[in-house]
Amino acid sequence: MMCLISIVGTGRVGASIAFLCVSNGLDDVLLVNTTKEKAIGESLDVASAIPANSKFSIRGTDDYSELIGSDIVIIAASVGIYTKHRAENIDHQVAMIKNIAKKIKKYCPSAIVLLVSNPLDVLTYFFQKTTGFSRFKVIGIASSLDTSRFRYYISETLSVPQSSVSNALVLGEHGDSMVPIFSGVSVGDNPLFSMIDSRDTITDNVRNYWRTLRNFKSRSQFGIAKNVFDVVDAIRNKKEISIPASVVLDGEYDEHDVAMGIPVIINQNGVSEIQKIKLDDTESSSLKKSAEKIRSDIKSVHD
Ligand SMILES: NC(=O)c1ccc[n+]([C@@H]2O[C@H](COP(=O)([O-])OP(=O)(O)OC[C@H]3O[C@@H](n4cnc5c(N)ncnc54)[C@H](O)[C@@H]3O)[C@@H](O)[C@H]2O)c1
Repeated sequence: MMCLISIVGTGRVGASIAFLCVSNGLDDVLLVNTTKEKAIGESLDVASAIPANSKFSIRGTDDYSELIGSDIVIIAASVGIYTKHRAENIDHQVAMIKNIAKKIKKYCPSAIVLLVSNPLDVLTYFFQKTTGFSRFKVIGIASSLDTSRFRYYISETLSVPQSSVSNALVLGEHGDSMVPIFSGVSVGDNPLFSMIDSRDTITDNVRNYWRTLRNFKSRSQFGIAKNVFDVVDAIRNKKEISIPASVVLDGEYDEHDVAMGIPVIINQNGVSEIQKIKLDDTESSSLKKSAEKIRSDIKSVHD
């Protein structure tokens, strides 16, 4: 069955996601951007990556009514660039997400929605509250990217290939309070804790990855694009994947009324299960603090 994947916000990240969907022949893709020229320009560029044997197409618009029929909507829109932390433009970003949420509810109320825009957990929360969509169909994608960065730093620190690192996971906020979960990680046959003295350096490096990257490049795009693509691919191709992602919580991990990164299983219907994993005391208390940080950001928003 043919599907429509729509991407709202077609800057660096949105266009990179579109490129992966189109070049892998996933589905028809619609790009929606407030600046019509940007949406059309990116669609023309990405259209050259459609494989010759593909039956799918891509188009760009500024007209939200074209979202009708979308099965998956990815939101990568942004009204500004943060420089110090991801919640810098929180009021503007929340106003933007509420506006987009109302349009998605109007034009494609059955879609599975993947959020990418920052501050990720706060926007996932407000999108779900504004639409009233099932919390299992509103998924913030970021902790899987943070997990890729965690795995990268473990591998760099120990000079081992990433393929030998198992069960790396980052939970909590997509922000400075994110919590790398060291206790379950193994490298080859050994627990990570038997190979490092402290978790502090790796934790700082993972939290500051975006700042390090910005010393050399204006903003990230490819890592998040691949992590989003993997989720779209799982939904479309009926695969089941286990990743950390941001979901509005209703008692899981003893948290209510907040969205944050927790381990989930995603299948063709969205989140099929929130997984409960064992954490050590340090991780549990850091995760609680991370939830509190997100909750306080949510409360700080001025309408
Ligand atoms: N989740 C993650 O791990 C992760 C990683 C990287 C970037 N991000 C976030 O993704 C977002 C996009 O980043 P980027 O570098 O592509 O930004 P960008 O500035 O290059 O692109 C944003 C685009 O959104 C458009 N836009 C603004 N408001 C819109 C609206 N209401 N409807 C449709 N389009 C709208 C802008 O015109 C622009 O083209 C940012 O919030 C960024 O912080 C998240």
